Amino acid sequence: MAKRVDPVRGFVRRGGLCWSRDGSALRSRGGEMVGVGSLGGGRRGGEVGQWKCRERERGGAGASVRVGFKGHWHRSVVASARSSGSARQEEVEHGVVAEGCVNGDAGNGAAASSNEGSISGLILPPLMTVGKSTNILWQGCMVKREDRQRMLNQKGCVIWITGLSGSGKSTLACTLDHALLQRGKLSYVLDGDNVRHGLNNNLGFSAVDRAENIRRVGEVAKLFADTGIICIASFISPYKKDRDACRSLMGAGDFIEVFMDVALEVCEQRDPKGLYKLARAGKIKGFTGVDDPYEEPQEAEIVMKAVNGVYASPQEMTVQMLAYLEENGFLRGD
Ligand SMILES: Nc1ncnc2c1ncn2[C@@H]1O[C@H](COP(=O)(O)OS(=O)(=O)O)[C@@H](OP(=O)(O)O)[C@H]1O
Ligand SMILES: Nc1ncnc2c1ncn2[C@@H]1O[C@H](COP(=O)(O)OP(=O)(O)O)[C@@H](O)[C@H]1O
Repeated sequence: MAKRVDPVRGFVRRGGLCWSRDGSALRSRGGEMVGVGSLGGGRRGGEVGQWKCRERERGGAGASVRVGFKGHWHRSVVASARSSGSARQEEVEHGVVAEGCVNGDAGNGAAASSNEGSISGLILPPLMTVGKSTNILWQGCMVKREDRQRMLNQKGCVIWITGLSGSGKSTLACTLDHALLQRGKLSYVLDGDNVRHGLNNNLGFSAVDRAENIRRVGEVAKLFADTGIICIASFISPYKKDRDACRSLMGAGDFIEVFMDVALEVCEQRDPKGLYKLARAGKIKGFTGVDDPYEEPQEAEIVMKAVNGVYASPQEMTVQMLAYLEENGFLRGD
């Protein structure tokens, strides 16, 4: 049976079998994907490794097994396994995987390049370069986001609250978080001040550092959403391009931008931490709204602003947020 590198899927296609690009594992062309996981009773080739996938040929007669593990990968068709009837035998393939598990394509939508192909007869998986990370491969898992969402009876998303210091971001984030808990929904607040105590404690408030702060938070928020959690991110996030980059990490509709449209004078009057006073006194440089820019969102999903000069209370805003989540299906798991 001829081997060839599939230019689209980026890996070897042999017979009816090819690598899947859905981030999960391998798929049989026309066959039924069974999943990724361990296979009891099957044959395990090569060194100690990790089973990646079991798939059944159309009709379910034979159990076709592929194995991928760090160092080497191996594929064979197991005649016994669990299926009844006549299992189809195929030849065994071996290849070498540099530093990665053979498991298909990156499922994170990141821009990446691939070093696919074959060298000296060795069949190589589609190792990726993402940023400064070279020779990496996306590791898929059996349990999917949909499974977690069904279990939690909700849908993961990112509620991104942006606005000046003192505009009420943290108050809304915590009030909403609590209201969701009372409804039996799981959420988690990522707050600027808190994240800067740990993960981002090496970042200051220059434009570059703020961009990196927001980039990291966007990635973390995306992971939370992938777990099925309603992630509430509360950050000044003054630059549109940084907020838009976070939005682009998420699926359509899963990034809910909330703009706390509160006048600078009001924020300054509130000034619960005394930061505006320090900034006005020149003791803090580059303070947002004072001597550092804030780019207002133009297309936020939700804008919290004064009506007839009166700002809604955090509780009223929370009711509005809950209604949005309800209407858009985030409080159901199906
Ligand atoms: N120079 C300067 N500008 C703005 N804010 C400052 C600054 N220095 C310290 N702080 C405190 O840091 C909190 C904002 O952190 P963020 O991570 O949300 O900022 S950013 O999104 O990276 O711009 C912010 O918290 P909030 O008041 O809750 O917004 C401030 O307490
Ligand atoms: N909707 C609101 N109306 C009036 N005051 C508010 C409201 N939300 C928050 N505050 C008050 O404003 C101050 C700043 O709120 P905070 O949530 O810390 O803002 P931020 O996180 O944007 O800096 C706090 O003293 C808080 O009690």
